[in-house]
Parts: sequence; structure tokens; C-alpha cells
Amino acid sequence: METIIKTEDLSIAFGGHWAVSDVSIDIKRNIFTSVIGPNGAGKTTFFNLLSGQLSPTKGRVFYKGEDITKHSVIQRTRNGIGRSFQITNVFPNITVLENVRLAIQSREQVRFDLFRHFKSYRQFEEEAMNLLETVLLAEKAEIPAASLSHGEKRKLEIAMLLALNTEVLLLDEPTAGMSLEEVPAILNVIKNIKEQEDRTVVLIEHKMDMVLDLSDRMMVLFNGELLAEGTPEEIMANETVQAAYIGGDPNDSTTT
Ligand SMILES: Nc1ncnc2c1ncn2[C@@H]1O[C@H](COP(=O)(O)OP(=O)(O)OP(=O)(O)O)[C@@H](O)[C@H]1O
Repeated sequence: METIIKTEDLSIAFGGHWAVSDVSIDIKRNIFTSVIGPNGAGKTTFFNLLSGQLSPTKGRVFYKGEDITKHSVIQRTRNGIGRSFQITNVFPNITVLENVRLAIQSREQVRFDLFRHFKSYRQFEEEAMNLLETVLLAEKAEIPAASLSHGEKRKLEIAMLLALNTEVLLLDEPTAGMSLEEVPAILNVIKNIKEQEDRTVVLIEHKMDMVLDLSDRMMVLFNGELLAEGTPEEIMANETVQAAYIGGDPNDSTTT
């Protein structure tokens, strides 16, 4: 199995506190990998190091064998690593469709000019509409993004991330802040993405039932360190993980 992202002793300290500490991991191509761990374990910081939002204090990040530790966010996105954030990040005053079209244009690096690029404009709109269908948001295409519910904004954000056409998708808690009724739709969207060829999804998620349903591999962070890595069965059976992380009420699938 081909490694798509590799980290070597990846570490970052904030004022003497190691938020991510010596994490060495191989993330395999087309293998759905989840990152779990309690609040403050370093999951989002780990994503920030993969996507280039943060530079490590020490250690390295490789993408398809190339050392990308010093690459910017933009370089990494162009090369194939896209990410979503825990906080929704859409343009509120334009329509849902326009949000996705802008993401497509940013991929294509087109400065939009209605007359010169009319053909591209139509193609982008069509592609944007298809993406909205993928995330089950097509019927909201013409309304301003500000009018969407929180769950719908997260779906829009996934469509915008898909529009970037990156091979790797880092999804940071796509269900954060959602009502229970909104979760199954997002789960279906993520399942659809998982089925697509040449898409490697890495997911941060607290909802254990969702993680177990989706994941081929799981990595557990605890106090910034990689506590365990393996299949969901291996992780659930791992006593160190149970002691450090799962603990609590075993019937509570949302335990963090
Ligand atoms: N920019 C920063 N400056 C200082 N400390 C930070 C910064 N970013 C993160 N931290 C600290 O690093 C640790 C890891 O935070 P991080 O957000 O990565 O955890 P997490 O596992 O994603 O948590 P959650 O599940 O709550 O989102 C925390 O102690 C946090 O306070």
C-alpha cells in the first residue's frame, strides 16, 4: 500500500507546551484514516501541521515522498492536500452556488470576467451544481449562504473543499455543532467521498459510532503523542487506549 502522507517526529510547542509531540505516521493512499483523542489532544494542531497552517518546531512532513515541511498552505493545496476547518468558513453574502463556483475558480486560478470567460462560467456553474448535488444541497443553490443552517453550511464547506479537487481531504470535525438530525446526511456525504477513486480522507471526529463506521485505520492522539494506530478493531481492543481515552461510559458513543 502506497504511503501518501508521512510524518517523521512531527512536533510543535506553544510556549513550552508540546501540542504535538514526535508523531511519526504513514497515512496510506485511499485508506480512510480517522484521528481521535480527547479535547486538547492535538488533533487540529496535527492537521494544521499537515496543511501548512503551522510550521513544526521539529520533524518533517512528506507528501508522496517529497519533503513538504517548508511548503506554504497554497503550495500544499495545489499539490493535493485540502482541508476543512472546525469552524464553518463560507462567504455569507453570496449564494450557495456562487460559493462553490468561487472555489472552482480559485482552483482554476481564473480571474472571472463574464464576457471573456462566459463558457468557463457555464462550465463552472455546472460543476458547482453537481457538487451541490453530491452534498445534498442542490435545492438551496440560489439562496445566500448566510441563510443556511449550521449543518447545511458544513455541507457547503465540503462541496467547496471537493471543488479544489485535492487528492487528500482533511476533514476537521465535519459534524461539529450539528443537530442529531443533521448528522446522517453528512455521514452519507462522507461515505460517497470515501467511495470515490483517488480520494484519501483523514477525519477528525468525536462521534465514535461514525468513526467506527467509516474508518479503515485509526490513530489516537493523547497529550500530543501518538498513543496507538491500527484498524478500528485493534484500537477498540487496545488497553492503553481504553485506559487513556475511551474509558468513561462504554455505552456513550459520543464520549470524547
Ligand atoms: N495557537 C496556539 N497557541 C497556543 N496553544 C495552542 C495553539 N493551538 C493549540 N494550542 C494548544 O495545543 C493543544 C492541542 O490543541 P488542539 O486544538 O490541537 O486539540 P484538539 O485535539 O484538536 O482538541 P478538540 O478536540 O477540543 O478540538 C491544546 O492544549 C491547545 O490549547
